[in-house]
Amino acid sequence: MADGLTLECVRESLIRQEDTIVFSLIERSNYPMNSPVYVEGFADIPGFTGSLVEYVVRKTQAVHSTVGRYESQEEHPFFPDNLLPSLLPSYNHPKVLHPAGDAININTTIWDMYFNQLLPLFATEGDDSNYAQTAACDLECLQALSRRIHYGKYVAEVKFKDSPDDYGTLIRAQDRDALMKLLTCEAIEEMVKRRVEKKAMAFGQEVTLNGTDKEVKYKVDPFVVSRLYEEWVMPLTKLVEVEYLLRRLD
Ligand SMILES: O=C(O)C(=O)C[C@]1(C(=O)O)C=C[C@@H](O)C=C1
Repeated sequence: MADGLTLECVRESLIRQEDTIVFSLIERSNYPMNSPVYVEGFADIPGFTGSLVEYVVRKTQAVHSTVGRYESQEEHPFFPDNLLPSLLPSYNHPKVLHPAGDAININTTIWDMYFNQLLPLFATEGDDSNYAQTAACDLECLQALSRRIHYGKYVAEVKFKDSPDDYGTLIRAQDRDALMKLLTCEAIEEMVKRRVEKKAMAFGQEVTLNGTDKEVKYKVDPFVVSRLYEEWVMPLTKLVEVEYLLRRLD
């Protein structure tokens, strides 16, 4: 994204990313829980002791690092220790964020939230042996959530540029609570929750040709999607915003 960032265009990006998140949850819901995917050592991969999903995420992100994915300030790896240097010339991504923000990566928290809180809410019990496909879907969900939540850095940058004096005072005082209060907009949060619920209804509706069906079924419970945003996505985005602002004058 070029400089000349506005709150409107940052919010537009967040709205587009809602589609990606809802679709990735719908894709994951095609498979049941498939719990062996999450059991350490289950896959019995030589030289590797973690779970199958960890293996897929580590390997995929290592490949992506060789083609420069993490040179973009919008991307955050789940296993930063596991990356390889890019084999391609630098893409010259515009660096619109303050460099001190590069150190902020809350993917450990996102990983924990996704597997321990969110997945049990929407994955049905069961095992259909599609372990690789399930892990690939988890990776898509994790990446979409991570990108959205870390986009808080861009939101914070715009808010800081729009009101440098108000934010500057609180940043110099390192007042975390006051920063959180200043950046929060409850009316927007309400709209986000209602919109993602509506998207889950629109995108996840089972379409039949039989017009007599009275009960509409959804692939992912729209209420779970709204709850995901209320309890985790927006609070974690705000956490990233605060962390970024605290470093903005470094
Ligand atoms: O749109 C904003 O102003 C944001 O800061 C983003 C966001 C969100 O995560 O959607 C977070 C905090 C605000 O209270 C409202 C919405």
